[in-house]
Amino acid sequence: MPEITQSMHQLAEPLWQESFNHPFIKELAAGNLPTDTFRYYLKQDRYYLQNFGDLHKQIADHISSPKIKEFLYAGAEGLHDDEADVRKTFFQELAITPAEIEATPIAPNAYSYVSHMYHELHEGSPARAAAALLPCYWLYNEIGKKLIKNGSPVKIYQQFIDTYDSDGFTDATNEMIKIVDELGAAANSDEQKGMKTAFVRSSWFELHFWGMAYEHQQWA
Ligand SMILES: Cc1ncc(CN)c(N)n1
Repeated sequence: MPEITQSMHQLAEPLWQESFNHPFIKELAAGNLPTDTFRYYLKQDRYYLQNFGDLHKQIADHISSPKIKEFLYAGAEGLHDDEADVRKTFFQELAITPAEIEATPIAPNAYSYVSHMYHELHEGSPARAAAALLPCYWLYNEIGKKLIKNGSPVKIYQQFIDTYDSDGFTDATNEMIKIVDELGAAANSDEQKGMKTAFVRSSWFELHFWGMAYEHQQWA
């Protein structure tokens, strides 16, 4: 039997290809992504990452394996990689102030993505919620590995690429894949189906996160 993450990856492949080819990613690599678009992305992603951390903690609270708990609690503290520190630098470099953050409404796709993850935990199960978190690691790691080959001429975009190609982020991704495989092996077939659906839906939201930023999506 193949590991559950292999079939998840296969199911989400068309969505991931669209992410790889999204103009946001292409322009970030080429260095001509408008700074305003990257600023928009960072402000929405701040909301996403805050909830992403919180979800790690909430999922860990529901899981009995000490090893998985340990990984998830560390993830909640942002201890697996330096994404949080890099983001702080970006906010400083781009002069994104607390007042600006306060004044920025959460955009539809960021809101829906986060709601989806909480739904998977509270209406589904810890295993489904863990599956919903996985594309956040895995897709970004694959993007980092693809983009590192040519890099970006813009310093801040290069730092973005470096973060997701880093050893720390790669190790965390591989660990999260193992966790989802472990949870998948313990799940019955209905729950496995739910885990796959959660993964594909998160992949859909990941794709539309680029679109949201690229189009500066608003509610009205
Ligand atoms: C929406 C999203 N997905 C994933 C990542 C990578 N942690 C992120 N920063 N933002």
